[in-house]
Amino acid sequence: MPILDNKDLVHSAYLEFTRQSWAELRDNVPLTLSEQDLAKLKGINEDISLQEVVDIYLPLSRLLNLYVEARQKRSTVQGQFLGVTDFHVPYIIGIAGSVAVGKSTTARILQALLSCWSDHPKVALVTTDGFLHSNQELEQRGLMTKKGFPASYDIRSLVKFVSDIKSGQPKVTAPVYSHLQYDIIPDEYQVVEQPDILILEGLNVLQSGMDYPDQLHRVFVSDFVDFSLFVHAEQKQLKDWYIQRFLKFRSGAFTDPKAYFHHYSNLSESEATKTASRIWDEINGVNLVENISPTRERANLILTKGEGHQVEKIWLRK
Ligand SMILES: Nc1ncnc2c1ncn2[C@@H]1O[C@H](COP(=O)(O)OP(=O)(O)O)[C@@H](O)[C@H]1O
Ligand SMILES: CC(C)(COP(=O)(O)O)[C@@H](O)C(=O)NCCC(=O)O
Repeated sequence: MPILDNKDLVHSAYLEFTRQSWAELRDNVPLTLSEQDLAKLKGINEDISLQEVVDIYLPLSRLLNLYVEARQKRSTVQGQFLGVTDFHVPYIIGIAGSVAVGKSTTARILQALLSCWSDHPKVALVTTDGFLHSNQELEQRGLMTKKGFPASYDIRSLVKFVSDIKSGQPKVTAPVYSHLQYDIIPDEYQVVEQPDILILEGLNVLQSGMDYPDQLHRVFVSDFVDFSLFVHAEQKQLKDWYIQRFLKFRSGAFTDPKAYFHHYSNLSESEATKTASRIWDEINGVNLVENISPTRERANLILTKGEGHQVEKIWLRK
């Protein structure tokens, strides 16, 4: 699918950067990573290339830092107007994109980098998976093969969650989803306590009311998101990354007898590849085309990845 095929929109709304021109932006301010930072990043995912972090994610963290600073100044002004000192409004960054494009990896890299800046050390990360309906609920609604589609989320609870965070509530909880159990974990919650920044990651963060005709509401997640990022790659590439991740799970997480897909660990490599390919074609690929890709041009920034998860193009909304 061509990216940004609406030429008018491209020329009027976005600035386009090649990998090289983007990487050069980090030269304006010297940015370095300590040994400790590097270890933290390798801990997130050992496949992450450090060159990628330096060329793409450091300039991005610098840009985000400037945006957050500007927002914090605005909050101070708002506080002055209201006669309130220490007026605290968390900054929300949304990360959207297909299943397996690398949303959660991108989110964790940004969390690690942004928490290094002294003005906003408290960076929370929440994934919207936690707002999926439980398997029991999905089964009742006949939606077990639609996981990740708009109808599979309790979107009202998700909107309430971001609204509570933005309104500065001292403790906000989010339900937790387990990829291992392939379900919501009953009675387990993630507590978010007034972060400086919240990174909200999920394939649905840029979706709007049109995507949820059966759950009519007027306020969307994106109304609370200060900066949104869409991670894009060609579908053929995405399917390949999905299959590779599935094969990794098959020889790793799925070997746990508690895993929902434990039976997949007994599959041969070619059977597992066929199974993952079918899940992609029937569920995740369809969701990408119908519900995720159409939200791409709502993002403030689009990262286009090629082979090996290398970011090749960056589009920044003016
Ligand atoms: N920057 C990256 N470099 C190398 N591998 C990556 C990178 N980002 C993601 N991956 C790999 O791609 C797969 C999908 O990434 P993940 O973050 O789980 O995607 P998502 O959260 O979008 O489903 C995983 O196997 C992950 O290890
Ligand atoms: C739970 C998910 C919708 C979320 O996607 P992710 O966080 O991996 O981008 C997805 O991983 C999923 O389970 N999709 C349904 C089909 C499948 O891949 O098993």
